Formats: sequence, structure tokens, C-alpha cells
Amino acid sequence: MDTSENEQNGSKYECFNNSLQLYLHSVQSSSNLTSIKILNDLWQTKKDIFNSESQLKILNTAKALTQNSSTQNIKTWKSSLSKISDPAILVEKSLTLCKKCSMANNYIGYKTFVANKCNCDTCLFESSRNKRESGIDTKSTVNNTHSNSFSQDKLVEEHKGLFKPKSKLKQPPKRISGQTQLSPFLNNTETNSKSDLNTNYKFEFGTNLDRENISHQTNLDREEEENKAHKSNVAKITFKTAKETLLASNPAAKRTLGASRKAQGKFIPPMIGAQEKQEKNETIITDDRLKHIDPKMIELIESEIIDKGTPVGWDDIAGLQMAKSVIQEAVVWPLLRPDIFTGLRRPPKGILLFGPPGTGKTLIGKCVAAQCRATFFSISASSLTSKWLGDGEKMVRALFAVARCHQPAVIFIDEIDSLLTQRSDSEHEATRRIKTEFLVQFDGAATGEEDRLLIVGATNRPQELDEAARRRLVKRLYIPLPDLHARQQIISNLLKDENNDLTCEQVAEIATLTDGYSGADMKSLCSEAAMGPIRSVPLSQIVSIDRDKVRPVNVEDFINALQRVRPSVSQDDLGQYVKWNSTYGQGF
Ligand SMILES: Nc1ncnc2c1ncn2[C@@H]1O[C@H](COP(=O)(O)OP(=O)(O)OP(=O)(O)O)[C@@H](O)[C@H]1O
Repeated sequence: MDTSENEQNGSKYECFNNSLQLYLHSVQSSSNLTSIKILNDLWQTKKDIFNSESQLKILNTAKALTQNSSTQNIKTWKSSLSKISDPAILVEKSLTLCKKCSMANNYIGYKTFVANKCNCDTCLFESSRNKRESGIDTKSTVNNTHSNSFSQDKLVEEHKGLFKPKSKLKQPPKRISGQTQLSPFLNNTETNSKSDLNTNYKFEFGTNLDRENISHQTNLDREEEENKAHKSNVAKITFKTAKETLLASNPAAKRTLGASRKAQGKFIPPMIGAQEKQEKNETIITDDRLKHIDPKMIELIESEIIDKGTPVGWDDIAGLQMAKSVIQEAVVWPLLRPDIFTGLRRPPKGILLFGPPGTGKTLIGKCVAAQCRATFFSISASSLTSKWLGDGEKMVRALFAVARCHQPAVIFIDEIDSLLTQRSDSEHEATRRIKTEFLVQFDGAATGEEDRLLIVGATNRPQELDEAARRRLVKRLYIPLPDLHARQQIISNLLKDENNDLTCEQVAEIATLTDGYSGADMKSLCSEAAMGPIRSVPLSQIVSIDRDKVRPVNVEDFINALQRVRPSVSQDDLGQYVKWNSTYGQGF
């Protein structure tokens, strides 16, 4: 090697040494992040450093950066941290350029160097790695084979006391989540050669430290570790996590914090005392018949579907004498005396009440349940196909299961036509499944000798019923509009608890005037008439007036109400019911 080459290498080494010292000083004195920042800034501001001789610029930049550890480029480095095994190695590698590579093409040579593809003898670190890998005595080999003008010993001497302890240098920087931006220093092979780079570093400098320095360093290490252990012990004694604090005050919370829960496991509320409250409210399912039913559905049925309203008596239903007597005979007595009504006298399991809206079909269903001392389940078929669509099928199954547990039971299905409509190709799959499930359950109830279940279907559109459903609803009773006498009875019943001065003749007269009104229309008429006395009170007194001072309802109020409340059922519709009744009905 000639003098000029030596000088050049010497200058390179000096620059490398100084900047590395600054860099390593920052690693030891501040934080790894600052060191990395220096490295980054070296690259960002002096990209040409690897192929020029202006290394002094590095020094100035590094000095400035070390003095002012601002965090401007922290973000860049954060994203690079996970990729760099140790930035010191990159500095070293970057600055101790292989002569061969740097002469051929400086920048590309650097890249080749970092990628560990350079095998030239002048490469200080690379050559030592190769020798070690091939099992030759590394120290002597490096000294012998390395052709650089500066010696290994000199290098070590220069850096004595400036390196971080080996253990620290070997620790890879922590990965910070969300890191995507890569440093221009990085390429894939850097990460691959991470372990090699670390080992190189250890070999080059660690093995050459004098004994004194090693023992001093080891003592420092030990002291530091002892300190750490002590601190962690103290922290363990005095510090309690939020979980530990909560468990200390509420041991029951253990079941909710991190406790394993199976997929089918019960939900345990995290609030203190909430579980006890929940357990109290939970339905205790003891009946085997409800084993496979979703407890939420059972709860829903028991809270929403079981009708717990005031029991209805036969007298509450005006008119409809024929329907009442058929129901009494065919349904009520058999349910009350199942021992007598056997064989041919066995009662039908399903009845259909059809007729115009508001004629008392629901009222009859309630009355049947009350008379039979049965549990009354009331559900609207349209809610099965809309509200519980998707769960409708399960709901039907649950409904029948719960009803079996509450025998005798009456299942009243309003608007049954929307559930058991005639089948068509355009029928929704979910609706079809509900219908099938209903018919299956119905048949089960019909054939079960022990079951005391009665299904009462109500519809305003009997003509739309499916044939299969019609056949199962054996008794089909027409519930017509109330006749004169029934209307009179409805008025009298409704005015019973109201202050009124209507005579029997006047009630009869009103009944005559309400031909074509349904029971529900009659109720609306009476409500409207009852507003008459209130409307006659001057507005200024309406808030303060004494209840007894409000005048009674009179015939005039009804005459006025008749102007406002009109019948809701058309004559055409009535004709259809009569026709269907004569074909499929009971015929009365
Ligand atoms: N025959 C009746 N006797 C006494 N009240 C009646 C009678 N029919 C109807 N009503 C009154 O009309 C209201 C509505 O009756 P209900 O709900 O039983 O009719 P519905 O036939 O079931 O009607 P929808 O077909 O619209 O469901 C009842 O609450 C009752 O006040």
C-alpha cells in the first residue's frame, strides 16, 4: 500500500473514529433514539459522504446533533428502529468502506457491503466475520489479513470505554407498532444479517479490551443489574395493578376479570351486585320440556305473550249467543272435564273465529281462557313473521313448549291468516319455515292425549287461509257485527261506570241508529259521547273544575258523536264473510 493510500485510509479512519465516538457517546449518554437520529441526519444531510472525502462534514453535523438532541426526525427513526440491529454497526460499516468496493463504485459498494456480499480482504468487519465462520483464530487472522493501514489494536484503543456494554448493544431496538416508513439505510438483507453484525461487533472490539477494563465493566454490569432487581422487588411490594386493587375490594369480580367463559356460558355482568340481581330475575327452568328452548325466548313469552289482563266473563261479551254456546260446549267444558270428554266427545284442538274487525274475537279468546282457568297466550301472527323474522320458527317452538308447561292453556293467534296463508312460489323462506313449524306443533298438540292445549285463531280474511290450516281449525265460528240487542248491551255496559242520564229508550234509540257498527265502533262512539260534558266546561275552568260539577252524558252527546264516529266495516266485506261462513263455517 503506498503512502497516499495510507493517508487516505488514515483520514477515513480518523473521520470514522471521531464520528463513531460522538455517535457512541450519544448512545451511552442519552438514548438509542438520539443515536439513531444522528445516524439518520448524517444520511439525510450528507448523502454523498459515502463516496466523497468530506467526512469532516459528518463530524460537524454529528457534533451539532449531539449537542442539540431535538426530536424532529424521531418519527423517521421510530419506523426504522425495528429494522436496525444496532445503528452503531451501520455507522461503522458505512464509514470503514472497503477499498475495493469504494474504488469500483462507492455508493453501490456500500450497499454491497451492507448486504454482506463483499468478500474483499480489505474489509475489516466482513473479513473477520468470514474468518470466524470458517473456524480460524479470528484475532490473529484479522490482524494478519487485514490490509488497512490502521491496526485493530489502535481502533480498540481509540474506542476504549466508549462502547456500550455488549449486552446492551446486542439488544435489538424495540418494535413500535404502526411502523411503516423505512430509513434510507435499510434494506432487507440488513435484517437478515442482524445476528452476524452483532457478532462482528462483539468480536472486533469486545475481545480486545484489556482485563482491567473488562472487570470494571463487569462490575458495573453487576451493580446495575442488582439495582434493577432491587427496584423491581420494591415495586412489586408497593405497587398494585388496577386488577389487584379491584380483586382485593371485591373478590367476586374474579369471575369476571379474565375468567374463562365457554361459548355457551352465561354472561356475568361486571357491575358489583348486578349478577345477584340478574340471577334473581332469571327464569328458573326446571321443566325438561324447556331444556332445549332458548331461555331468552321463554322469558319473552312469559313476560309479553302470556296475557295477565283482567279476566273476561261471558257477560262482558254482548250478543254472539250462538258462538258463545258452541264454544262453551266444544271447548270450555272439555277443558274443565277432560275425563268425560274422551273418544268421540274429544274436544277440537283448534278453533277459528272469523269475521269483521272489532267484533269481539279477542274478547272471546280471553273469555275462553278465563272460563277454563287456563293460561292465555296471545300472539299476533304478523309479529312472528316480522318482529321475530329469522327467530319466528324458534318462537313458535318455544311458545308451544311453554304452553305445555302451563296447561291448560289457550294459544290465541290473532291475524292467523298472515301466518297460515295459502302457499305460493313467492313465499318468503322464513315465513314458510314458521308455517311448517306451526303446523308440526299444532299436530303435536292435537295428537298428544295428555296435552290440554287449545289453539284459537282469529282472522278478518278467512278466505286467505291455507287449506291445511283450515282443516286443523275444526270449529270455524263466524263472529258477526253486533245486532241491535248486542249494541244496546254494549252501550249499557260501557255507560255503567259513567255519570249519565240516558233512559233505556234513549239507549235503544242510539242502538237503532248504530246499525252496521262493530263492537269496537260502539266503544269509540261511547268514548266520543263521553267527551261531550267535558267539552261543555269553559276552558278557564277545565283544570280546576270539581269532578261532580261535570254534567252527565246525555242523548245529545250521542247524537253529536254519531256525526263523528262512522262504521268501519263495509257491506261488501260483510257479504264475503257470510259467503265463507256458509261454505266452511259452522253455518249459524
Ligand atoms: N261483542 C262485544 N261485546 C262487547 N264489547 C265488544 C264486543 N265486540 C267488540 N267489543 C269491543 O271492541 C273492542 C275490540 O274487540 P276485539 O279486539 O275483541 O275485536 P276483534 O274481533 O278481535 O278485532 P280484530 O279483528 O280487529 O282483532 C273490545 O275491547 C270491546 O271493547
